[in-house]
Amino acid sequence: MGQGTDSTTSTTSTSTDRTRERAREAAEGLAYLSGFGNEHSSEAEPGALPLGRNSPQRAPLGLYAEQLSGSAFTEPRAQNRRSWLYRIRPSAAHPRFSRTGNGNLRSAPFEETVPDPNRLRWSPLPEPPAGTDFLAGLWTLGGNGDARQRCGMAVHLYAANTSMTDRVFSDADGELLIVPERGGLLLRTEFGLLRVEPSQVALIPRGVRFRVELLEESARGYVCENYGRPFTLPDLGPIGANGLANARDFLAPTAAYEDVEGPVEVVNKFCGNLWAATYDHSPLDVVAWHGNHLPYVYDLRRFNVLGTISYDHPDPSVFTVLTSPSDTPGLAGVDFVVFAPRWLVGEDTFRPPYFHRNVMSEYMGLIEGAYDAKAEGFVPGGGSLHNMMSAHGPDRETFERASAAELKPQKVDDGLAFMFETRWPVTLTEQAAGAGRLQPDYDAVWQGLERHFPAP
Ligand SMILES: O=C(O)Cc1cc(O)ccc1O
Ligand SMILES: [Fe+2]
Repeated sequence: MGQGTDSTTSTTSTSTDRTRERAREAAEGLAYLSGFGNEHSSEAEPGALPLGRNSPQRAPLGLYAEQLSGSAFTEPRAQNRRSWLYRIRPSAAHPRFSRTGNGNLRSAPFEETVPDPNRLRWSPLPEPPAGTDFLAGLWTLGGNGDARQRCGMAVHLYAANTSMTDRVFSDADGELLIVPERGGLLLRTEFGLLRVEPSQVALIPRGVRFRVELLEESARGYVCENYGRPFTLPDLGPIGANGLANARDFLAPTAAYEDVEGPVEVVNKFCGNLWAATYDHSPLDVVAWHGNHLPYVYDLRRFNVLGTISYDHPDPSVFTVLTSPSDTPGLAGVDFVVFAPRWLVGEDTFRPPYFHRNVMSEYMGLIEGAYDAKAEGFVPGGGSLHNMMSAHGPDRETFERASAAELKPQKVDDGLAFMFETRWPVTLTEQAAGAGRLQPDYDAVWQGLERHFPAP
């Protein structure tokens, strides 16, 4: 089935409402393919997918065959990623790209400020001006590494109040892990449609073109841009063959294409800058595909949370959903970690996250509710950064409450927090370091922690 698209660029409320209505209809009852890292295949028209070869002399239905490589051709099979796309026009049929404004988007290397050892916390982004779409609404907090070297990561926030119309985006610099906090999104991708709601996450692989449409009046959330090796599931070691994020809960789209002639702006993020070209057709014109370089959605509520059933608070690595490995075993470029509802039963244990200093750097965000190490100030849509070796942990109120709490089994189910934990310090953009949203008094949450050790 083809997808329709709005042929007008108007942002009047009527066309916005119409686009939203259409997005909602399209997002109903989507068919997905289940499994992580699988070789999937899908065709939106019968017979569109060639059998027995990738590149027949003439591809079926007059389509063009094209490979999209997410790994070097020669990487080991377990890490090799590529997809074959059968499309109305080859991607190569496009005019020249020209630089366009980067808006509030920034990239690694991050050199606008010096890395800051302070504990930092931000309030949520303000409402963006009317007519802001997902791409225009991206706002970079900071990151590390170097997009040109394909290493490191960036933390972005987004706030949008209109759908992308007549434009699509792709990121050559890395994959995008989208973590909605407010408002559902319909992602129209080259591989088909994905619906992602708060408490779910979506991943758009490097180079895959997509358009973001809003299912509600506004949308807000977080994005981890991963310049490094693609996110994969963590090894489970002694946990065994099941648990944490289960592979079958990752859902890839089924093929759906746009057969649209007319101007479409294609914006490409390349080595830190945005480049745009106006195509005379929609590049979301893939009628069939097969491969493993694929977008997906995952519902964080499906995460199988493991924790202590004896004593002590385990390290949060037990909450790892996805990891981007580095060349050093066990050392992630970035881990995506979720603090999902769970029971706390530890005996003679300080149950909330402990005081600590970490060689890794921790950016945390909140999707809903509250987080068990912070009594207040850490709010949905906000975030905190505890860079390499910065001392942090429960705030005073949490420490006092948890030290005195009766240790009966307790369900923590009033929030959904996450962490992007990365091997290198996160250097802030100027806008994040200077923002009025940076809470000036964050250190105060650890003030007044009394001395209890007896005086000499
Ligand atoms: O709140 C944090 O700082 C994140 C975190 C959570 C936890 O359960 C243990 C260590 C840790 O860094
Ligand atoms: Fe921490």
